[in-house]
Amino acid sequence: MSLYCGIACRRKSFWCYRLLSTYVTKTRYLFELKEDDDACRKAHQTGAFYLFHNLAPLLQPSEHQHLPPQLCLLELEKLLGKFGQDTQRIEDSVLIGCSEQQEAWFALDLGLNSSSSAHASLPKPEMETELQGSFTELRKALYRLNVKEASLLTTAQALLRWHDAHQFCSRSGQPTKKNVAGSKRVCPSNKIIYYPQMAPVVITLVSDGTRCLLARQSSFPQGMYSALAGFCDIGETLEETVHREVAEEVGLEVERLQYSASQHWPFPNSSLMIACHAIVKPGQTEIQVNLKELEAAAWFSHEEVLAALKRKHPYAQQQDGTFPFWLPPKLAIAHQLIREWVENPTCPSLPA
Ligand SMILES: NC(=O)c1ccc[n+]([C@@H]2O[C@H](COP(=O)([O-])OP(=O)(O)OC[C@H]3O[C@@H](n4cnc5c(N)ncnc54)[C@H](O)[C@@H]3O)[C@@H](O)[C@H]2O)c1
Ligand SMILES: [Mg+2]
Repeated sequence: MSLYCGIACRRKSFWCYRLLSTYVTKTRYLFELKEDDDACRKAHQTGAFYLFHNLAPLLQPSEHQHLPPQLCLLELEKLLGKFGQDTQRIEDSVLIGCSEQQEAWFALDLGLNSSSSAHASLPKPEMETELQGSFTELRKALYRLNVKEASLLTTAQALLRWHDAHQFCSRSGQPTKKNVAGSKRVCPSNKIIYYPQMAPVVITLVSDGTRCLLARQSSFPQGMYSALAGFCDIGETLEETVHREVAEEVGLEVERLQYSASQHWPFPNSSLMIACHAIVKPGQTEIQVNLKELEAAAWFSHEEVLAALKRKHPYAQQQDGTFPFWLPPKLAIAHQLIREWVENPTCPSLPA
């Protein structure tokens, strides 16, 4: 689908109408909904709503998978009515995207019970029965969803969490007011605007040319190893964060940094994961683990990593009670970094 832009652009001596791509049209529509409360309220009428309860998305079992159902406005109003709620509650929803046909998508949490919220948490079991689904912890839900739905729900959760945690102005102490789309909050007394935030995190796969360095924190599931990750300190460039984190966590220096990709990560708070490859400085391969940050770190061979990627049920306990070495799931950017290295160990960010 594409639309003709109403604005004509002058080229040489004639007017031509620029054809806007579906993507540009969609982007402009979302921009309008974020800027204009009335337009966003209007979009509720034709939009679709994803439901959450205390930050857990609603999933319904379908044939071989689980799907997050979309409710139209009428269905949502009926549901709210059944639970004795005012339709005003719909204004708590946040805009999370739209379809190519400009059907706006919203997320609404009916289970948050923060002290500042004017609305009570609705009873989870009764809602689940009514909706024939279950509110599932997002980390677990991610494994049951396709990439598009997973991305939509992680955005939704991050935005809902941010609103829940930023209901007061840090300067005046007064309650802040969300715009209809949920792209910002404003303090009515001093007009300070608060925007949803993400913390930048660098994740680096360090290699010595033949092996890669993986580490685990005690909070990781048993047996799982990942690439080194760390939050950017204020004032740092990404490159400085990579050098500092690798030095802090495993006592090594790296060079030849290569950017790979980035990912929004909602756990435990919103982070922007920036993924890189790096090579350890020649002759510096002896790891000194910082035990305040990590439980263990080690060099893994190409064969070991390849075998771990192929493992079907990685987290199953073995007969001797130990857990096999396994790697983060496909949806995590760490998985992508490791896969790139396996495919091209000498120059990972280039196609093999
Ligand atoms: N998607 C992925 O593939 C993937 C893989 C690994 C890690 N991660 C994420 O990366 C994040 C950072 O990794 P890490 O835990 O190794 O970081 P880290 O090595 O910087 O250590 C965490 C510590 O940093 C401090 N810190 C500094 N700034 C912080 C901030 N803005 N928020 C929270 N703590 C801050 C805290 O003391 C915290 O305990 C984690 O939240 C983790 O979920 C994602
Ligand atoms: Mg770390």
